[in-house]
Amino acid sequence: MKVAVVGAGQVGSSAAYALVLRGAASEVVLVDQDEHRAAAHAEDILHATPFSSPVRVRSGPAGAAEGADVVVLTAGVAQKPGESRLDLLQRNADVFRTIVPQVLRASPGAMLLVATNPVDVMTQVAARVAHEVAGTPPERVIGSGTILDTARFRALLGEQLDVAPTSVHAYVLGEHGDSEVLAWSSARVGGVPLAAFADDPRCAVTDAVRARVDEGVRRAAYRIIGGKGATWHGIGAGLARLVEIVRADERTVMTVSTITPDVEGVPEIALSLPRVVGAQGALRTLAPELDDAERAALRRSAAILKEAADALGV
Ligand SMILES: NC(=O)C1=CN([C@@H]2O[C@H](COP(=O)(O)OP(=O)(O)OC[C@H]3O[C@@H](n4cnc5c(N)ncnc54)[C@H](O)[C@@H]3O)[C@@H](O)[C@H]2O)C=CC1
Ligand SMILES: CC(=O)C(=O)O
Repeated sequence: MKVAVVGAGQVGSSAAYALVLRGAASEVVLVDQDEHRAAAHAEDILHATPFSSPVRVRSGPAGAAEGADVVVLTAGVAQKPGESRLDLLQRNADVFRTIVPQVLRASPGAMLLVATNPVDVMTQVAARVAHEVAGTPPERVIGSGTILDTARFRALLGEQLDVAPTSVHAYVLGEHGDSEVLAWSSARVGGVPLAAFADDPRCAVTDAVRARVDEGVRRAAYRIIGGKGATWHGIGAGLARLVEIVRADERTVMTVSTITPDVEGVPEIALSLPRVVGAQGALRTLAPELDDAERAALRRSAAILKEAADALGV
């Protein structure tokens, strides 16, 4: 599997490093307008291959994406302290209108994995451009969406319940951003509803615990950006995991963002719902059980994204 990572900044280099550590690709090409940065990351990451897996790692111009099975899009600007993800929209949409045609001319059959923020609207931009340039179907343009928020939710619940996060099945839906929805009512641990699992007072999920976990998930990016300027390890691992799922046609359920015909009455909007992901992309969308408040919050999240997408004209 050849993977081109476009945008060799913190997220792109972290994704490339995770791809190497997981052995999720046979070849990784880093592309960036800053050729020196891309070359330096490629050289550094190559030196990890003898400790992990024999991946070919190099850098190059957009044309070096030729023959890529997957293109990971992480190019653009990131949030500065105090900025929301949606504040980045116009600048990053301009970047995508340049780079998506370039990489698809080199590799017209590639699947696109989008991480650049605001990731839901950027997925919609990428899907629109990819369809125009290469006829790419929407299910092959996948935004990382809330995979990171879902990971944060599972990690915090795992800590609270003293169970491995991999045994926690709990999803964050909607926007990867301020309006995201933690789906508490469908959360399960090993098939057991959260309320039943947490009836032991030592791991009770009280209102105070819910508020703490909600804040821990929803404000994570702001906290981390305040502390070290950006986030990259979590999303880097998540992007590598997505490539692995595609490579092995795993049919794993992930909360990725793709254009969805109808979300609680809001038409044609990219946001995250649990979806079955395989070699051909996002194959099927699941509808988790939600209570009335969660359903209303999902509708609000979809409406916020719709407004942003409409303002951009996508
Ligand atoms: N989806 C998610 O869960 C997450 C998304 N992000 C987003 O990922 C994006 C990248 O973040 P960082 O890596 O921290 O930023 P960064 O500034 O470190 O890297 C961005 C890279 O994009 C390159 N770039 C910009 N315009 C380009 C163009 N036209 N062609 C080629 N390369 C270009 C820059 O030279 C730079 O190397 C941001 O939008 C950020 O908000 C960050 C963390 C999590
Ligand atoms: C920056 C970002 O989107 C995140 O860490 O969630």
